[in-house]
Amino acid sequence: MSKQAGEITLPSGFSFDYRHLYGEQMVNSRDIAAISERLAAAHAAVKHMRATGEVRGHLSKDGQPERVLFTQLPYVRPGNLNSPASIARLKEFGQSLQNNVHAIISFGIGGSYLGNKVLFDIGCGEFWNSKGTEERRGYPKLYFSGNNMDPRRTAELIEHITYEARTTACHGTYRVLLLVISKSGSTLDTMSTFMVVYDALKKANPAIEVQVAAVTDPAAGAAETLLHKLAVEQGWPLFSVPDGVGGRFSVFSEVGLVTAVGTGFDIDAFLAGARAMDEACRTDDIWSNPAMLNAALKYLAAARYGRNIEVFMPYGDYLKSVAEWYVQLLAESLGKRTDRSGREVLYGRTPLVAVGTTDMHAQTQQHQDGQRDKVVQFIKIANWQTDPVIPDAFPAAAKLSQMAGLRLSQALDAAREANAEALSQDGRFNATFILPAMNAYHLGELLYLLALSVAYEGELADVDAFDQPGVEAYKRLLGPMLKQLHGK
Ligand SMILES: O=P(O)(O)OC[C@H]1O[C@](O)(CO)[C@@H](O)[C@@H]1O
Repeated sequence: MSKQAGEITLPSGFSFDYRHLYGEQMVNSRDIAAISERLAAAHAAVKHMRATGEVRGHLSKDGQPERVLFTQLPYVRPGNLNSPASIARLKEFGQSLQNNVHAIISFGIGGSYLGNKVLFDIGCGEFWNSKGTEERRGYPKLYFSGNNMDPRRTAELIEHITYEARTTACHGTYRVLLLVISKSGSTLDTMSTFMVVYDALKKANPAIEVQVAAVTDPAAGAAETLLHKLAVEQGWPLFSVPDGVGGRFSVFSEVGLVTAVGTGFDIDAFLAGARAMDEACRTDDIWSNPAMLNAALKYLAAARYGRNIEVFMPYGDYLKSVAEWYVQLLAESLGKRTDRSGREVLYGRTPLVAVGTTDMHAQTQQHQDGQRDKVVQFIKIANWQTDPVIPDAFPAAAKLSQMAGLRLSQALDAAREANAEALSQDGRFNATFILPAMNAYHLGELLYLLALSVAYEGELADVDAFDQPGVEAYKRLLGPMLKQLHGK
């Protein structure tokens, strides 16, 4: 761990650069000093959560005290939620799909989708499904569904899979795995699209072999989920969203890992990165603890300076889904009407997705000249595995010739730095997470840092970061509306 003014760097090279968020005219040492007791209490509460799973005031959807266990997930130990046996079973499952199943369709929404999409984007990239089997090392193609109920896309997905079955030279049966992920086991979006696709593929001509695996709450008895019951009845392989792991923290559990093993993603490195971050965040020294510091700076930026919007702006296309994952994490964790004593506080920063450099040509105007209500959180990748040099393709065109010789990553990072500097020169808060490379390990560090940050901020703001009562309001209206539709 190294600390320079305005930066924390872990031994892996992962770094949090907060120079444009902390200093005079920004969040400053007086602000931090003013909440020092709360910071100490927040740290003690996070430590207690890690040791026992207890979080003061946290209740489940049914109003029962519920433990919070996501901090256990990076540690693969006998008896833990991720154990050597469960990880071995996951890997075997992944290998069983290799050179066997042609396509996986992963059904899920919210926490049962967003993290999986991140792992897919980082591990496989945009063109995975267009690659040949050899390039995919025999792993299946991977599609997502259930993250909406879009009639056109769902129909086109069925059409596409049946086309693939017709045209793929597979010397035999075309095999598809439908991976149904839902903690509650009955989410409308996930289950409706699953049934549409399941039914259509079962009836496809030529015949498609449809396999199903389910990921859901493993509870038995009265608490058994509909999906669990169905899986047991049908004999589908079952994986768990363990008790105490909410959807938005479940990327480190079998929810994220099961989709990941289907494409050969390095889940060991991913969990090792999360573990390293957890270890780095055990210190009570805020200047060495990236999660505590990130939470404190963002909390103070909102409370003292009105920065109530967080623009999450990675530089790189495949990181867009990280921003989308973060939107759910921040919105559901911290967007809360009341504090833990029931007082109305209407808390939470509004998260926004932006991608550099794309959104410098769309949103940056607003970030630079609009209301001073934002913190822009950048992500920089320090070393790109492949990094084309801009060629001098048209030497006669002087303006183009000036670009020549630079690597794309140099241009990309110069653009990020210019953006950060321009914002900062006008007193607009921003910070940067620097990942040495875009890989499973550093992704584990980043996602875990963000998850732990919201736990700290929940303590600082005294809100329950682990419930989501607001999403029940529309669900109470939707149920009767759907029933009425049956009568029409
Ligand atoms: O995994 P499930 O139970 O289908 O829920 C999906 C998502 O729906 C929510 O409950 C509400 O949007 C999220 O918290 C959750 O990630």
